[in-house]
Amino acid sequence: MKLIEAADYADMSRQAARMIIEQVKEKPTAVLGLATGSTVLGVYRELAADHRQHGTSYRLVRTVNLDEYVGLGPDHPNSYRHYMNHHLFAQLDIPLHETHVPDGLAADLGEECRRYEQLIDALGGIDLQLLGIGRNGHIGFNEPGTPFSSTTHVVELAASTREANARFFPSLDDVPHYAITMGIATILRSRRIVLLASGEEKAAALARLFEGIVSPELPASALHLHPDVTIIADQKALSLIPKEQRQVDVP
Ligand SMILES: O=P(O)(O)OC[C@H]1O[C@](O)(CO)[C@@H](O)[C@@H]1O
Repeated sequence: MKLIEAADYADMSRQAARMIIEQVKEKPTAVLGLATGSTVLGVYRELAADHRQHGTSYRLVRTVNLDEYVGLGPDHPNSYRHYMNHHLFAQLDIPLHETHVPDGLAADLGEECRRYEQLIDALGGIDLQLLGIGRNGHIGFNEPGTPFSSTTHVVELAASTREANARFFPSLDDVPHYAITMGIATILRSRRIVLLASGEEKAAALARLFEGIVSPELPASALHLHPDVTIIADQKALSLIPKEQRQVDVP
């Protein structure tokens, strides 16, 4: 696991965008695994600016998103499909039909999970998966206790996750209780993983990750089992990790 220390949110966003742009230049047909939430917004702004200014093309790129709320469709302002279309896809030259987000309105959610898992395989697997981290250490919507062997599945959201995400909704009651998420095994099948963390509210989760304990109680700790993970974190997110522990490769 490699750590890149970023000065702040803007620096973290620039460095992550640089890695994605390099991935797309190296393999124009790359499959990008994408995340939603606040952390990655700066990365998407950087990708959009780079596309406008330097013309990096996403014409042949395919994308798969980590997760979607159950019950929210593409037209719902809080759905992750809506978020992705608005914040990223509309800003690039990527064909919309090559972008994939789980269908939160599927009549048969179990079937939708199986379809999504097969889709990722049919695309040839994920070249680079971008991740944020929840305050409780979740990745995607894999809450504490999720088995590392999990594939795409329906999850009941932890109360803390619903509260953390309530800021995007009119009220806490409007936050869905269920979501579809790639599982931990799905995420670990990606060839390369880049996890971003910014701000003090992520410091405790990151400090636990750096303790090196591998346990489903901290879903992000599954990343210790992957051979190619880069963490890009800003100084506030790293604030609970002593400086001398930051340089070493954690096991
Ligand atoms: O970046 P945020 O909004 O803190 O969210 C952290 C993570 O939790 C999720 O919102 C759950 O899906 C991810 O999309 C995100 O990467």
